[in-house]
Amino acid sequence: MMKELVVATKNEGKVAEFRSMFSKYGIEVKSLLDFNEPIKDIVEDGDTFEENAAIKAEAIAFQYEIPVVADDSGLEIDALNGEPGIYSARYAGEEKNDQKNLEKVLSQMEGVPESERTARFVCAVAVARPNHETFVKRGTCEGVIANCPRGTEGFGYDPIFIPKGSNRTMAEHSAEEKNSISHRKNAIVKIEQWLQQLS
Ligand SMILES: O=P(O)(O)OP(=O)(O)OP(=O)(O)OC[C@H]1O[C@@H](n2cnc3c(O)ncnc32)[C@H](O)[C@@H]1O
Ligand SMILES: [Mg+2]
Repeated sequence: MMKELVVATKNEGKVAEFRSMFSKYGIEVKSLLDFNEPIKDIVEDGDTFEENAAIKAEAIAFQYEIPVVADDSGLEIDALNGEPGIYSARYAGEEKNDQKNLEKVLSQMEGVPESERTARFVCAVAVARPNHETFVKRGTCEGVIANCPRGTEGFGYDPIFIPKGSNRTMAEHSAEEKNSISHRKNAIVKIEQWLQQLS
C-alpha cells in the first residue's frame, strides 16, 4: 500500500523531485496543486530558510490536521553576499519568473572572475504534524555560477548553476542525476528515518 504525504508547495519542479525521491519510501506525494479547494499563498516572512519551511508546513498541517512536509530553498552567491538567498523566488520581482531571476543573477555577476563565482543551493525541509514539535533539516549543494544559461532540465536557477565536480549546469543533468546530488536530496536524507516509519 502506498502511503500519501502532503508536500506544502505550489512549485511543479519541486513536486516532481519530491515525487521521484519519496517513491523509494513507498510514499505518494500530494501537493497544494492537487487540492480541490484553492489554497491561499502562504506568506513566507521568516528570516531563514528553516523558518520559512516551518511556516509553510505548519500552515497546512494545522489547517488540515495532517502530517505535512514543506521545502524552502534558494541560491546563495558568495560574491553577492549570499543573495538572492531567501528572496530567490522573487529576486527579479513579485511575479516569480525563473527566467528573469536567472538573468538578474547573471547581470549582477557580470565581470566576476571564475574563482569568485562560488555559490550553493540551499534547501530546508520541514516536517509539521498536529501535536508534535516541528523539525527542520538543511541540505546544500556547492557549485559555481555559469557565464550564460545552458540546459533544459530541472527548474529555477538550474541553467546557471554548475555543481562542484561537474562541467555541466544542473539543467544539463538528468532528473535522476540531480536527485542524487541536489540540496533537496541532501535535506531529504536527513528526514529518512521519519519517512521510513510513516504509516
Ligand atoms: O514556496 P513554494 O510554494 O514551495 O514554491 P516557490 O517556488 O515559491 O519556492 P521557494 O519559496 O522555496 O523559493 C525557491 C526559489 O529558489 C529556486 N530553487 C529552489 N530549488 C531549486 C532547484 O532545485 N533548482 C533551481 N532553482 C531552485 C526556485 O526557482 C525559487 O526561485
Ligand atoms: Mg515560495
